[in-house]
Amino acid sequence: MTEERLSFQAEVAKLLDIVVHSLYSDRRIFLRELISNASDACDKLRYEALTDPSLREGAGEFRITLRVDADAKTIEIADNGIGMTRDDLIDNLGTIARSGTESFVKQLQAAGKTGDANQIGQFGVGFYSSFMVAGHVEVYTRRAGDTQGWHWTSDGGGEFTIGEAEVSAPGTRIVLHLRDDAAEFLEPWRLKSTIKTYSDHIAIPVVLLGTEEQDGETKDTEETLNEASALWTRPRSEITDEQYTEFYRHTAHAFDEPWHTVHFKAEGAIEYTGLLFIPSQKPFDLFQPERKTHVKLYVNRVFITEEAPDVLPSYLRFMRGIVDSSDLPLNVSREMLQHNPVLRKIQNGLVKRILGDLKKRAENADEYATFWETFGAVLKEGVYEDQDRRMDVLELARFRSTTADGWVSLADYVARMKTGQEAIYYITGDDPEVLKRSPQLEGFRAKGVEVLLLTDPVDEFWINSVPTYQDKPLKSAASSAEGLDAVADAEDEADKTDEEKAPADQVEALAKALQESLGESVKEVRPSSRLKESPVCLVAEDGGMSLHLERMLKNAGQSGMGLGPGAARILEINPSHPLIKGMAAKAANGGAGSGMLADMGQLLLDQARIVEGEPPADPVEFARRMSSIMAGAL
Ligand SMILES: Nc1ncnc2c1ncn2[C@@H]1O[C@H](COP(=O)(O)OP(=O)(O)OP(=O)(O)O)[C@@H](O)[C@H]1O
Repeated sequence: MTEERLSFQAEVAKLLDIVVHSLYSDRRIFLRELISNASDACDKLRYEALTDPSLREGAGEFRITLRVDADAKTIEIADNGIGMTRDDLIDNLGTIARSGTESFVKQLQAAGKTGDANQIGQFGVGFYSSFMVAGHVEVYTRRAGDTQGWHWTSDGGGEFTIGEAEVSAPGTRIVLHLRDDAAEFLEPWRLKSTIKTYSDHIAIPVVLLGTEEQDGETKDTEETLNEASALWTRPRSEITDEQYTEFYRHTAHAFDEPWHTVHFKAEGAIEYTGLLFIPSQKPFDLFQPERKTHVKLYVNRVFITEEAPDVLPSYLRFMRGIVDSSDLPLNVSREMLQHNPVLRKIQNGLVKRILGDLKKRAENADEYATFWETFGAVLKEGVYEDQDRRMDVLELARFRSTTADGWVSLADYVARMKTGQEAIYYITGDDPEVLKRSPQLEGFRAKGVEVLLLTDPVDEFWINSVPTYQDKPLKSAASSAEGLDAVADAEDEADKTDEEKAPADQVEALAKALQESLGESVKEVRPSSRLKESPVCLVAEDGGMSLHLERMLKNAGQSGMGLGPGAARILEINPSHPLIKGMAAKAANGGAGSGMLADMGQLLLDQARIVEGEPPADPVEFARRMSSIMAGAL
C-alpha cells in the first residue's frame, strides 16, 4: 500500500512544537479532547442517518471504546461515528480550521514562552493534544457510506503520512504510542478517574475494554465509565458545577469557566430544555461579520445543527450550549429551520429567560461588570435589533461617565440628574479618558452635568434608535448644548458673569470674519455657551451625524458618500477666552490685520481637529502659520 508524506500547515507545525515541548500541568485533557471528538462524530452520523439510514446499517449502538495495551504502551480510542475521508483527514488533522488561527497560535506561543502551563491548557488544542502524551499517533478511519479506509500517522514533527488501509467498519480508531513519561495513563484507574472527571456528561457510553483471567481462562471485559445520558436530561440537583463546566467545554469547544449557567425545562404549548452558558472569556469569532450564534439544536436528544439561525438572535451570539425540543420533527432539515414558527417561540422563551437572568446577575455590580466588559458591546446590538425588547436590553446596558467611576446604568443616571436638567447627555468617541477631557464637555463639567461616554462602535448605531429613556430625551453633548443654560450653575461657577465675555457685537464680527476666511471648511462659526477653558471646539449639527461616526465611516472608506471632513461641522468660539476676546476686538476694528486673523482662524480650526484626534487639514500650511505667528510674538 502506498503511503504519502505531507506537511502540516505552518500554524499546526508551530502548535505541535509548543504542545510537545511545553510542560502541561494537566495532561489528562488529551483524553477529554479525543472523547469529545468521538462523541461529536457519533452525533454527526446520527444526524446524517436520519435521512440516509443505510449509513448505519449493521452498526450497533453508538459507543466509544478505550483499550490499553501495557506491553505495547498504547492506548486506543475508537468510535463508530461518522469517520473521515482522505480529504477530511488532510483538512481536519493537517490544518486548523478555526477562525483567527494565526492570532490563536501567537497567543499560544506567548503563553509557551512565559512557561505558564495552566494558561496553555486553557487554549484547547483538540486532537493535537494527543502529542502531549504520545510520541507517535496513528488514526485508522473510514467515512460512513465509503468502503475505503485510511491510515494517518505522525510523530508530531512537521509531517504526517496518509495511506489506504483496511478498516472493517465506519468510524475512527486512534492509537496513541505513549512516551515513557506518560506511562501513568496505562493504569486503568487513571483512565477511569479521568473519564469521570472530564467526560461523564458525554451522552454516549465510554467503555473500557479489557481482559481478565477467570478459572484459568482469559475473558473479555467491558466496563462503562460514564453516566452515558444527556446531561441536560438529568435533574439540576444531581449535576455538579464541575459537570456543568465540562459539558460547557465540550459543547462550546471552550476552555474557560462559564460565567453563568442556565438550565431549565419549558413546559406548556411548546416543550423544550435549555442548557445554556455565558462564557467568561471572549470567543474568537465574536466580531466576525457573520455574527453567527452557537447554540446547538437537538430534537429528542438527536443533534440536528449548530447553525439554526433562529435559535437565538445575533446579539446573544456569545451564548453557548444546547436546546432540545420534542416539538420539532426529527427529520427536520436545516433548511426547514429557517423561519420555523416553533423555533421562533423557543427563541422568544430563551431570550426572555437569558435577559431575566442577566437582570438578576446585574444586582451584583462587580460580577456584572466582568460580563459587561466582555460582552456588553454585543448585547447592545439588541437595542436596535430587537424592537420588542429594546427597553429590557437598555436596562441591562452600562456606561462610563464623566462623573462616576465604574459603570453606570441609565436608571442611575436619571436618578441623579441636576435640577433643571431635561436630557440624558452622551458623547461618542474611541477613548473614555480622551472623551472626558473634550472641550465640548467644558460647559457640562462646569455645571456638574454628567455625560455618558460611549466608546463602542455599535453605540453610534443604537443611540439614534432610542429617542427617550424614562421620558428623558437622549442628546449628544457634542452637538447641541441646548438645555444647559436651564441647569443650575455649580457653586463655584455662579459668580462668573457676562462681563468676562467679549461684547456680543465684537464676537458677532469675529464669527462673521472667520466664517468668510474659513469658507467651506466649516458649516458655521458661532459663539459657544459650553466652552470654559478652550478657545474653540468643533461640534456636529444638531441631529446630524456625530464627528465620531463621520470619522468611523471615513476610516471604513466611505468618504465617497459626501461625508468628507467638515460636511456639517460647526466651529464654536469661546467669548470669554482671552484669545477670542483679542481677536474679536480686532475683527470689530474694521478688519485690521485681517490676514493674520485668517491665519489664526485656520490655526484654531486645525487645533480643534487635533483635539478631535484628526490631523490638520494641511499639515505643511499648519506648520507655516504656526511658525509665522510665533515669530510675530517675539
Ligand atoms: N473521532 C473523530 N471522528 C471524526 N472526525 C474527527 C474525529 N476526531 C477529529 N475529527 C475531525 O477533526 C477535526 C479537528 O479536531 P480537533 O479536535 O483538532 O478540533 P475541533 O474538535 O474541531 O475543535 P477543538 O479545538 O475545539 O477541539 C474535527 O472538527 C473533526 O472534523
